[in-house]
Amino acid sequence: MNNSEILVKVENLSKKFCKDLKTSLWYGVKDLVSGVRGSSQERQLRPKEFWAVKDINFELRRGECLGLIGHNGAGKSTLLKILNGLINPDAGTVTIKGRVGALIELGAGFNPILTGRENIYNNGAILGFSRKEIDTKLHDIIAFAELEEFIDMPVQHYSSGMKVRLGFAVAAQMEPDVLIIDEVLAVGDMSFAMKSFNKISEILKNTAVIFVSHSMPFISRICNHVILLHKGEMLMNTGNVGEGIQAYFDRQSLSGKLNFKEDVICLNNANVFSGDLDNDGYIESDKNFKLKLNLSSNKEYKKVRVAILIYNMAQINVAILETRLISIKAESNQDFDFDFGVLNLSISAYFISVRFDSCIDEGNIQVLSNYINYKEFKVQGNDRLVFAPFYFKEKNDKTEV
Ligand SMILES: Nc1ncnc2c1ncn2[C@@H]1O[C@H](COP(=O)(O)OP(=O)(O)OP(=O)(O)O)[C@@H](O)[C@H]1O
Repeated sequence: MNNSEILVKVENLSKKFCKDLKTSLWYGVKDLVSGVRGSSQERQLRPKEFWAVKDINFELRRGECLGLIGHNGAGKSTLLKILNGLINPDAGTVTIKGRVGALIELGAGFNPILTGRENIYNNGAILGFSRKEIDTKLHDIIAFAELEEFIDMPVQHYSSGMKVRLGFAVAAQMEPDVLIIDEVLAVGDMSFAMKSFNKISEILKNTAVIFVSHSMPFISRICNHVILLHKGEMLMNTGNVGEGIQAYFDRQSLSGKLNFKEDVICLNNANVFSGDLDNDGYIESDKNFKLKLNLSSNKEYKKVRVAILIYNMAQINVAILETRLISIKAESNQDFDFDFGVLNLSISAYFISVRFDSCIDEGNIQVLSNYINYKEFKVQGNDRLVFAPFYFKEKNDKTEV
């Protein structure tokens, strides 16, 4: 088996849709009548049309797992549907070598009135397997999907997770050359997702995988290549998965500061910096994480602990920093300075939430105020872009070659 064999080749692929159903039907009739397919008009937009996928080019080899990422409406599912032959492109070509296993829409490819077992035979037949071949795989498919008890129940009575289990088990156990998986995997529970990732790693040496997800932890876990789509266009095609994920996050706006109980302790301002205050909002990866808070309150509060919760762009809480106990005077604006040392956060953007806890009574800590996603800051430095919260390098100057 040639590991670097190209299994998927996509050339100048474009697909347009129409925003309005009536107009779309009208264009459909016109195209049929004029036999427009193949003419130069396929590359032009008519009123109310837009490109869902525009001029996409890439190649995928056996052993590669491509993560297709992009925000809502970027064109990911449309591209997958073209690759799987469910819809025709308006321009460009797709060349796929070998058998394609796909898990695209929840329940798609299953006949709801047939049982799980009957659907396995149907799907296997569509993929080109004989009844005998499916017989030999049946046990493994049912066991992988953990559906022994329910395999003779009509699929229409399956839960969403059960449909995903069956769909993935069929697609992955049939030894496809190309495996296409849409967001659906996120519907299953985490233990099934992990089991699926292990299966993908296992078959990857013989397969090319295309995986769509909004979960960047999932993408970073299994993909060794990333394509970032935006409004149908390919913004990035990279083997540096961390870089691709960062570019995805750079296009994401996470607004939505939330303040709870803000009348208790007012957080008027927060500065996050490394060197001096002029560099507010920026932390050098190898320098101290410093924080200056400006606070006020109507009442005096003694023994207040400030908890700083750092969230990454996927909104995962990557660190909690707690301060010494402070006292807040009534009716005055006070500045407090904190230094948490070097945090070794990897290069990316982060948010802080700031929570004030009353610690008068050790066993009974009360939340006084909670400011969620109060401020964004960026970690910068010369190090590599990685999708992991922390990045460390060995402290050793000697290079062994
Ligand atoms: N059959 C269709 N008719 C008209 N427009 C469509 C059709 N299918 C998709 N679109 C449009 O094409 C664009 C791309 O949709 P697509 O489903 O490919 O995006 P996506 O990247 O998968 O998004 P999401 O992350 O929300 O699933 C969207 O603007 C969508 O409304």
